[in-house]
Amino acid sequence: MVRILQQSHGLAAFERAISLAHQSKREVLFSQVTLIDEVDPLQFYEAGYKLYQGERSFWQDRTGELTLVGAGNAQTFTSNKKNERFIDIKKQWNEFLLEAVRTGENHAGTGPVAVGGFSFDPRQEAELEWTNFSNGYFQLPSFMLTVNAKGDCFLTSNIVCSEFDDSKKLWERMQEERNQLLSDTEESMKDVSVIKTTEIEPVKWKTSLTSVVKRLKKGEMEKVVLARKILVDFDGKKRSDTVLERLRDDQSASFIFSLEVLDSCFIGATPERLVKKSDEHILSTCLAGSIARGATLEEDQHLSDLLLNDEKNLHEHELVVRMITENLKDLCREVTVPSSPALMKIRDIQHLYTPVKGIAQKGMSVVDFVDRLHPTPALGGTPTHLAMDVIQKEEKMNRGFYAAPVGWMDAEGNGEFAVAIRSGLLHDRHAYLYAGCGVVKDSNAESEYQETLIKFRPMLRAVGGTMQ
Ligand SMILES: C=C(O[C@@H]1C=C(C(=O)O)C=C[C@H]1O)C(=O)O
Repeated sequence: MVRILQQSHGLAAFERAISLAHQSKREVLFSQVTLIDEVDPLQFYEAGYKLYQGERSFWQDRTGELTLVGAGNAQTFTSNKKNERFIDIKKQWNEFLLEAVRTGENHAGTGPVAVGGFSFDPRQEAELEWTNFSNGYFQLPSFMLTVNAKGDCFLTSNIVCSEFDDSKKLWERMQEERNQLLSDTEESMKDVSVIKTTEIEPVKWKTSLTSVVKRLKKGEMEKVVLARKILVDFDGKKRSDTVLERLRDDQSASFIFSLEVLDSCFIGATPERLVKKSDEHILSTCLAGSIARGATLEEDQHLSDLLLNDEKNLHEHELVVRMITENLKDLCREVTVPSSPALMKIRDIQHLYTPVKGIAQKGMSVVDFVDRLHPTPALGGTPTHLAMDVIQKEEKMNRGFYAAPVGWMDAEGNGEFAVAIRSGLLHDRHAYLYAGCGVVKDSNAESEYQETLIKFRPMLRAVGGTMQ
């Protein structure tokens, strides 16, 4: 049983929320933060399986500063708007919070926090595997664990009060559910086996890439990112818990996330930050240009040197830096960008990496930055609108939430969004995995194909899929 170490005066605040709901005849959020015993985030996630399967979320940032685990949906926010999905979600979130009653200490990533994401391109037709997801989908967890850099653990309990609620009954129910969640330890999970792993139309993908290279050579566009899909079939439903465990062991230098929606789960370990907002501080990341890791230190260093001096990769990278910098300049007072890229090395691959920082203008939310930055040329291309059309026509699949923003936002408009690459969708007895690469006029279909094989590796390992 995880102990509650410090309890705020919850009941009085809760009764205030109920009476506000009665007076205004509107729903009012009650959100309570308590300090709890140290708990392993994955254990908390697993404990939520019985009661909240299909309503759990996980987020661990790549610096280890913040882990969030959500169990149960106090409220969901969805948008199916095509052009205004970001602003629609932001508006719903802000309106929902107008009369919220909050109690307990306020720490970063505690209190009302919504976890979720957006689709890559809302114009794409929903393919079967993505039907549970809207163009914007966020969950406000009923119970959320927050672990900060010091290892302090907080539990936020969120409950939506309405004019029809009886305060005593609702309060007791919340306490009961919370105690059950904190005392539940899941017995060991039975894992399923992989039946087969199938690449979807790899030959057609290479042909398509070659035809796009021809158009790039003619100067129609500068860059297009093309992605493809691998299907893994299991002999039963794959649980996201087992995949998260593997990702956490293997990919600690990445953002690790999961988002359960009914019987689907979007899950991954991405190295790419889209944007982080903490008060006025903005941090974005340009990540584009890739090469394999070496088997020895010398070989790895040799590959790093090749990447840092390779014209094609530097060009791919520069397009991302340019776009992100220009857009941040519109939304920030100061923008700082290093003059040349550094390397980001993760387990299977190394990338060119440029962090871009800024000081946000007043009144901005992290979602305003997401709206402005997505899709960057790291996942779309240059110019954006042409590249998006080529992606839609050539890929012949729906990216869903792959390559799109996933993350969290709080009541103050702070939060962080990653670009959901190195990811996949668990649905039914299948995992759909996605990977892509930046294509420029000097690209070659076979080497880009090989690059996607490297990018599939973390998720393939995590779900247990095998490729010959
Ligand atoms: C498209 C992906 O990765 C993107 C493409 C990269 C490249 O082409 O060099 C590097 C990092 C990401 O911005 C992916 O992993 O699926």
